[in-house]
Amino acid sequence: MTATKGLEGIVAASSSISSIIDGVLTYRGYNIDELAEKASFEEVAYLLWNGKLPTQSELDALKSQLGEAATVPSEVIDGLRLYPKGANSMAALRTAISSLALYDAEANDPGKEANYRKAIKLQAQMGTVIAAFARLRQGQEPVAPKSGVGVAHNFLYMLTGEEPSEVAVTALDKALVLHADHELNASTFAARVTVATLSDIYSGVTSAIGALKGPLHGGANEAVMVMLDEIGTLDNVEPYIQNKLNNKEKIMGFGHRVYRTGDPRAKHLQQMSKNLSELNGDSRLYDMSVRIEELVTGQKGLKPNVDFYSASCYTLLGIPRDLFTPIFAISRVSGWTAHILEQLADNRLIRPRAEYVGPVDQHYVAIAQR
Ligand SMILES: CC(=O)SCCNC(=O)CCNC(=O)[C@H](O)C(C)(C)COP(=O)(O)OP(=O)(O)OC[C@H]1O[C@@H](n2cnc3c(N)ncnc32)[C@H](O)[C@@H]1OP(=O)(O)O
Ligand SMILES: O=C([O-])CC(=O)C(=O)O
Repeated sequence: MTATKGLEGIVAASSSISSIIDGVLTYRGYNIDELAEKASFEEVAYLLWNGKLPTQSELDALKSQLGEAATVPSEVIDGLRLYPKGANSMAALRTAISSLALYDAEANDPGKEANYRKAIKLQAQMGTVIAAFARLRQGQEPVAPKSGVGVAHNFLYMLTGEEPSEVAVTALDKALVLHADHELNASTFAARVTVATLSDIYSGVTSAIGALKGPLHGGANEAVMVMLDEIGTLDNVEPYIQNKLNNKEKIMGFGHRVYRTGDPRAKHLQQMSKNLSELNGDSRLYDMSVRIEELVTGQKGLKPNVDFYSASCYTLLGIPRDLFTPIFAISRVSGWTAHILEQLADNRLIRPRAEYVGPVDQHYVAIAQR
């Protein structure tokens, strides 16, 4: 038995949710480029869960279900009040989402319909929890979710307490479409492994949030913004990046396990970053990002991934950088729950083997003789 480090190239599940073939990403067979231009996030969530685009009445029904489910139990909000103000936002999200299960009477109901309802609840409540956490830590009261608006609109509204601009809603909605699913990425795999033991959907999503938090995965979008903040000016890009490359340090937001010729989502986020810069009349972050890309691609051949330009986009939308990875979770919970439903529909325990490389033929030595 020989291990493949990081399971690179190992096919560990069959799935009909999303595919990456020859560098092309599709959700249920629809090219991400087309969905990014034409679909709303709610249409995409429906597509991931049901395998088909919704009709108008199916979409209206989903939107009203999401609206009704967006209110988080007061006990969970009261729990958020007790978190330290400086708590890591992904740790706070992981804890709060786990606690939602305590107040859901059907949390442990394994039925297909109950799990679908829970997928909608988790989708609806993710943004409410993040916005409430972000406000409470600043000494502000949470803002109750609105009905009749989409997930992106509702999140921005609950975060600021003000009606978001159409530009901001459209940009965030597109970012949510682009982040919704990505085959067997680490957090989705974690979710599938967890529910394959026949544990519940909240446990699966809690595992996934834990995996997304890491800077080699979803946490990279925040790490990109830390880097941009450290660099500060266009003039400083070259010495900063050169120094990192000379020291063989990783440049966050570049590289990918699966894509070798570039992440198809990055170009949409780059364009969004450019557009938002023009609208804001401030191209500093965009110009710095483009220069970083020139240097890293030029010297290492590495291309930006989904996390690279999303950092400047979210900052240009006025979002604090430690909410970037939670926003990723608002989108990806659609994919996580779709994969959980798929896993449970044809379940088998996920239990690979390990190649043993430790000592052999050891014999117990009494403690006094060690
Ligand atoms: C939503 C997402 O999860 S997208 C990914 C987000 N993560 C990041 O942006 C973090 C930065 N990128 C990385 O760490 C990696 O490219 C990963 C984690 C995405 C993929 O990792 P792996 O497939 O395991 O590649 P691995 O880390 O082994 O890198 C292979 C080689 O490329 C180099 N490399 C990979 N990414 C980078 C990078 N961002 N900067 C500099 N060098 C890099 C490695 O140092 C390594 O070089 P070596 O062979 O000389 O040692
Ligand atoms: O697929 C991966 O390994 C990481 C990624 O890009 C994602 O989850 O969107």
